[in-house]
Amino acid sequence: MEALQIAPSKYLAAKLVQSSGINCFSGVRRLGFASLLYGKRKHRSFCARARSYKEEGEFVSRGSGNAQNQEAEGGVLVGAERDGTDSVVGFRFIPHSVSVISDERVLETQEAEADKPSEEISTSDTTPPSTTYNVVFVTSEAAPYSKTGGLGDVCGSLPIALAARGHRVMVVSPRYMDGGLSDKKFANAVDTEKPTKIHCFGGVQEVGLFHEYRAGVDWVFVDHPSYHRPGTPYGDGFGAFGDNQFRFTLLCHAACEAPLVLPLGGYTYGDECLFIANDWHAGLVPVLLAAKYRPHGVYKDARSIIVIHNLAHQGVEPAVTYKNFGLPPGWYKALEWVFPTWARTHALDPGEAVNVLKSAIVTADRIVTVSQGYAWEITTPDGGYGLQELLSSRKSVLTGITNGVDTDEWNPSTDAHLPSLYSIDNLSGKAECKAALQAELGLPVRPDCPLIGFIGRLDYQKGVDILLSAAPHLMYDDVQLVMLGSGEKQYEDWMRQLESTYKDKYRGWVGFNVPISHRITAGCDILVMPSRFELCGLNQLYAMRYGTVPVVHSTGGLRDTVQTFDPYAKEGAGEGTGWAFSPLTKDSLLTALQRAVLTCREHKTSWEGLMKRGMEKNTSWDNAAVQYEQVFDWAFIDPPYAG
Ligand SMILES: Nc1ncnc2c1ncn2[C@@H]1O[C@H](COP(=O)(O)OP(=O)(O)O[C@H]2O[C@H](CO)[C@@H](O)[C@H](O)[C@H]2O)[C@@H](O)[C@H]1O
Repeated sequence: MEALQIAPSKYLAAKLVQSSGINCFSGVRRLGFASLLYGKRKHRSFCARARSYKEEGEFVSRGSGNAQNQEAEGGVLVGAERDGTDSVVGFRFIPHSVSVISDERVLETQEAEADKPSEEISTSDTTPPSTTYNVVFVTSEAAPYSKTGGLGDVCGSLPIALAARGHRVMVVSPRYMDGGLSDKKFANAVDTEKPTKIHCFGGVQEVGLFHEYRAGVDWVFVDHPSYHRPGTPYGDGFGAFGDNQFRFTLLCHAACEAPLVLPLGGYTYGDECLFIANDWHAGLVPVLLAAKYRPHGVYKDARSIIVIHNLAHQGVEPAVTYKNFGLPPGWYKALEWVFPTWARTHALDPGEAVNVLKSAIVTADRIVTVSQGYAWEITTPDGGYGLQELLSSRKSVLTGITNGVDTDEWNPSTDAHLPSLYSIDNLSGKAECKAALQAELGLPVRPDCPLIGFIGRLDYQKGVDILLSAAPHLMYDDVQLVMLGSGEKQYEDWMRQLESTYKDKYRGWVGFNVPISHRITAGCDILVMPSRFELCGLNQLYAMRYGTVPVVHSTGGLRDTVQTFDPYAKEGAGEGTGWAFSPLTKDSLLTALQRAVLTCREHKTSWEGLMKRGMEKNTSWDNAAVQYEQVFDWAFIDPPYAG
């Protein structure tokens, strides 16, 4: 089959004319012709997806046109999207093995689904989606290209899971170049030669758009000199970068342009997209759709979802910076944020600020948090970080979906970072991983000594202070403790001090190191997570897959995913996958850890039961992807936010 042909987009050009005077659409003018290379590659991908639906039958596509279908050799061209002069500007090819259902059928489905409560979604459904969408993730990090924590994991995995289910998925994130080895991760991304002009911060910025097609997903990297510097995506040894508002404003503008200007696979994503904005860095996207594009007829059928991974960071800056965002003056209210009196710096401080995450919560069509427990917590004064009233007022569109695990990356039977592989049927490799880890850390190699691990950012959220203050008490017991993390210097110093005091029992590894994080996850008996708040938490999910028993503070996603061990349940067979303790104090942490250590050391059968129940849990992204699809359907039921 030849590559699909495409006409120049007069459709979008017409919209450009409507929006004359608004420079932000300059990139649309360059919307081009089919790329032979992209076309062939993309066509293969759609065929592969369609084949996977051969058995199940029907679906419709939403996105690059679903207006008209036409017969083609071996299949159907779905949804020829036409402009005012009847030129086809986009379509997709579905082989005959798959039939296409009508829009009425979609509406019926949506009406039926609308009656369901939004907070809880059944996870048992693994059938293919009835509707496929053009999904655009916008994120400050996506593994393996960039990762400082769980956000990178989620944005590196969920898009692939959604693409595998038939959606057309693009991920837009910055092309970070720090001059080191990690730059190689972007080596396969090619310049699309569609430089895009962005009007913000009182001037015009030109960004490049690089592209790599991998694992069924279009990875689009925004290139700009402000992303080329040493450090993490957010800062360096001197703290957070002072121009982060600028850097992530660029990202959001570029992400809104990319679906319109990039003919990926031969045709653009078009403007009936579903944007998934992650955390504050992408929070401007829903506002841009409503304020910059929709008034000019572009993205009038698009929808947006804000996914909250971390409410503690909201992108708050002084009110005078509003003019930097490149938004019309009338939209200030969407970003307006007034600090309570007690939080102001001095008596004359009016407390006026702009808050990017708040604006996304106001203007997005749906809100998702990464666990059901956290979806509730953020509507309370304890968990809402000042946004609880706003979030409560939007409860009807707020859904909690627990993150999944990338089962290719986190699989003890294939993990390339491990010295020995193992599975639920043969756990002997886990003992070898433990011995190898003890040796690697320079700890006594002792199979009988319970080994406890911690992995995570060294900051207040992760409760590192509680763990470090409990450590000397824990050291009275015959245990070993290893901590891997980077973050606040005071905690790094505290770890170094503990290591010099407890040479045979404690190791603190300061830094960010993915291979060692895998080896700790596999080699430890127990993984401890005393997080003050945790939207979802991924390490406890990884630990359970690796037969490592989690001991967690009972909060947010940790409470949702770890069930406390009950040795008497099921006629003595036992139940539960770990320990979830509360309140978060040194004493209750020590009590939970001591119970876990005792069970590990003296009740081998119970311990094996705990390990196996954790390993059996289905925490794959497929579950979460199905739940996201439900939210997509709901998002398209209501009209988009219009201000
Ligand atoms: N020093 C180090 N070396 C190597 N790897 C390290 C590391 N420190 C952390 N990691 C890795 O970073 C990830 C951390 O994920 P988490 O979900 O635990 O936390 P995070 O707070 O970043 O994410 C936020 O977003 C995620 C995703 O939604 C939510 O699960 C979470 O609750 C929320 O706080 C894991 O993959 C972990 O292994």
